[in-house]
Parts: sequence; C-alpha cells; structure tokens
Amino acid sequence: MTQHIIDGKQLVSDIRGKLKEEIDALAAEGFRPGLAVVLVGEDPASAVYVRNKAKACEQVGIYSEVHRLPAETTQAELLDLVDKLNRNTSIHGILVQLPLPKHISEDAVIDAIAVEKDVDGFHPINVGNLSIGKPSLLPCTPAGVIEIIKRTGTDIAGKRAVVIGRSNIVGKPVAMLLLRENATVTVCHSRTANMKELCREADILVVAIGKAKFVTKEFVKPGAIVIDVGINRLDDGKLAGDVDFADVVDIAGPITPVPGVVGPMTITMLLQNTLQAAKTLRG
Ligand SMILES: Nc1nc(=O)c2c([nH]1)NC[C@@H]1CN(c3ccc(C(=O)N[C@@H](CCC(=O)O)C(=O)O)cc3)C=[N+]21
Repeated sequence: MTQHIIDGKQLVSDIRGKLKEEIDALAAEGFRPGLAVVLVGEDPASAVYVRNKAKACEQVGIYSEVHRLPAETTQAELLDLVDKLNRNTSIHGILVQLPLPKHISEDAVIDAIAVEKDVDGFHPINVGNLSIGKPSLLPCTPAGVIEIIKRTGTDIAGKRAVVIGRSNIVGKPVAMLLLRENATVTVCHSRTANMKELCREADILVVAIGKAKFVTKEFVKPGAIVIDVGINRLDDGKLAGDVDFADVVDIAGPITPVPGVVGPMTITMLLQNTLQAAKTLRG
C-alpha cells in the first residue's frame, strides 16, 4: 500500500515542464527571466540548496547567477549588492539565502529588495498583500504546500486544517494560504494545549515545527493528508522530516516523504515566482 505516498518527482516534473514551455515561448520573443541568488558565508547546507536552485533554473531556461560573498561581508556591502540587483534589468528575482551572519540584519536586507523582485515573498509588502488577499509574490514553501494538497485532488474549502509551527517563513503564511482556500485553520505551537487532540481533528495536517519525527500516529486522523515541511539532519547523517513517517504512513491518507516532495516543490515555486516576476516587470 504505497499509492498514497505523494510522488514528488512526478509532481515537480509536471510543473517544471509547464514552466519550461512558457519560458521557451518567451525565449522565442527574445526575453529571458533571470534570478540572482546571494549567499553570504560558507554554510555547507546552504551551498547545496544554492547549487540545486541554479540547476533547476538551467533545467527550465531561467538565467541565473550566484553571488558568493565572504562571511565578513558588511551589511552596507550586501545592501549595495541588493541595490545593484534591484536596478539590473536582466534580473527579475532576487533571493538572499537565509540565515545571514549575525552582524547583518535580515530585516534590513529583506526590506531593501525590490518588492517586484522578492521571489521569496518575505518583503513586508508582499506579506501584507497576502494577508489582505491582494496579488503578491507568495513564499515558496507555503505556495508549494498548497500546490501539493491541490494536486492530491482535495477540495480544501470547508476542510479542517491544522498547521504545527508559526514561523514567518512557513507556519504563518501556510495558515494564511489555507484560509484563503476557505479551510478552517488552527495553528499549533510550543504553548498549545492538547496538541494531539487538535491535530487528530485535522483533514489536512501541515507540520513545520523543526523537530525530527515529532508527529506520531496519535496526531493523525485516519485518511488525513499529511504534509511534512521538516528537514532534519540526524546523527547518522540521514534526513528526517518532522513526521515519524514509518509510524504514520499506514494511518494517513496522502503523505509526503522527506526528502523528496516539499523541498523540490519549494524550488519549483521559486522558478514559478521568477517567471511571474519577470512577466510583471516586463509589463
Ligand atoms: N532566502 C531563502 N529562501 C529559501 O527558500 C531558503 C533559504 N533562504 N534558506 C534555506 C532554506 C532551505 N531551503 C530548501 C530548499 C530546497 C530543499 C530541497 O530540495 N531538499 C531536498 C533534499 C536536499 C538534500 O538532500 O539535502 C528534499 O527535501 O528532497 C531543501 C531546503 C530553502 N531555503
């Protein structure tokens, strides 16, 4: 019984295939979307993601450039680069990889990115537009989560959705997007009482808490959709999600394994955002 395990490869290749068609059509008109990725310092995990992003861009025909800056880069130097990228007309998306070294204010850097080029959807204007239901660039992981749920064939409207985690980059925006799809949304966090009982009410359970194998079968209603956003490196070097997959897989409905679905979908949504930004900026 594995047909309810969501196939990330299939999902991602479907969407990237459609993006490529659209990008090829733009190329025929002499226009090419461009993404700039900025990496400050030497975090090895970040280096892997940045390489994956560049590879994905190449796959669909998006121009990409990676700016690797030393860990000692000052905030002023980084802001100067962001300013140049804001004014560079062949760049339509700017992603500054987080976290940044402690001497640089992430807020200051995010605020400096042109709203139209903010393909992470982290700028306060994009966050605000999401929350009041106006068009905006959506944060990639949350947008990917909604896309995954929709592609299971589920009608989100009227469903009970529970999100575990309330971060600005995943939990809160996922809750906003589920609300926009007319789910009834509950957000759980470290101070939530009766978390298992609340989660067991969920038709859709999204887990972004950052604790390996936190969610066991006592959290899951039989047949519920389980989306695991966690990526935790275990002592043995393997990756594990926030969901104890082996424990939950037999009781859950459609479920995402880690690695394989949410991560690659995040990158796919980054490609989609870059295309969207490019079309907007082109006018
Ligand atoms: N400004 C900014 N935007 C981000 O979107 C951003 C960021 N900073 N900082 C770091 C996190 C992390 N992140 C991932 C994206 C894809 C995978 C991914 O594709 N993971 C593969 C496995 C990769 C592996 O083997 O390590 C998977 O889950 O199947 C993982 C993590 C984006 N992030």
